[in-house]
Amino acid sequence: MATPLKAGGILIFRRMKNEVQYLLLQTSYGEHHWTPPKGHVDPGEDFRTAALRETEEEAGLRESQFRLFDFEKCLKYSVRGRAKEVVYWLAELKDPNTPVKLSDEHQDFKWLCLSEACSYSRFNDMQEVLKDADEYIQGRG
Ligand SMILES: Nc1ncnc2c1ncn2[C@@H]1O[C@H](COP(=O)(O)OP(=O)(O)OP(=O)(O)OP(=O)(O)OC[C@H]2O[C@@H](n3cnc4c(N)ncnc43)[C@H](O)[C@@H]2O)[C@@H](O)[C@H]1O
Repeated sequence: MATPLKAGGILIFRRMKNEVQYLLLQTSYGEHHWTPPKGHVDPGEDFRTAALRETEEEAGLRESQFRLFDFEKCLKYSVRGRAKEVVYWLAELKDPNTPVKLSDEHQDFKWLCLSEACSYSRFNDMQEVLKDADEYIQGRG
């Protein structure tokens, strides 16, 4: 059996006027679907290193600009017949006005509240991650 495709990503949120908003990016290819910044784990990398690298490449956000939490979720789904595992971490942008800088891989981004992020994301497992993240954030106050 083929080894699963591996990817890492970061679900980044910011607090804007007391509202928690999640960052989703829209791909410039394929179905133009929306996900948090994420991408394939390169040879020699672990999931977390890939998540941080991809977040910088795809959103222009560096680790020093956000606070990572002890929150980690793994999604498992199939892409064109091949198993894929994506591990997401949760992070808060320290300065909510930090600009997002997209690469060619994405054509748009949005900061969305929980219900909007769930409707943009479409996938049930990603919606569960968003809801779990929201509970985690509310629980921390
Ligand atoms: N259709 C395409 N046309 C041209 N170039 C393409 C392409 N797809 C990928 N590429 C190339 O691949 C590169 C991406 O590399 P990376 O940026 O390194 O990797 P990725 O985010 O993991 O890729 P992808 O967008 O494919 O992943 P996702 O799992 O969201 O999405 C993969 C599939 O899984 C679906 N999916 C996403 N999340 C899901 C979930 N939670 N559950 C079920 N399905 C999900 C998506 O709808 C999508 O169909 C791009 O630079 C581009 O060049």
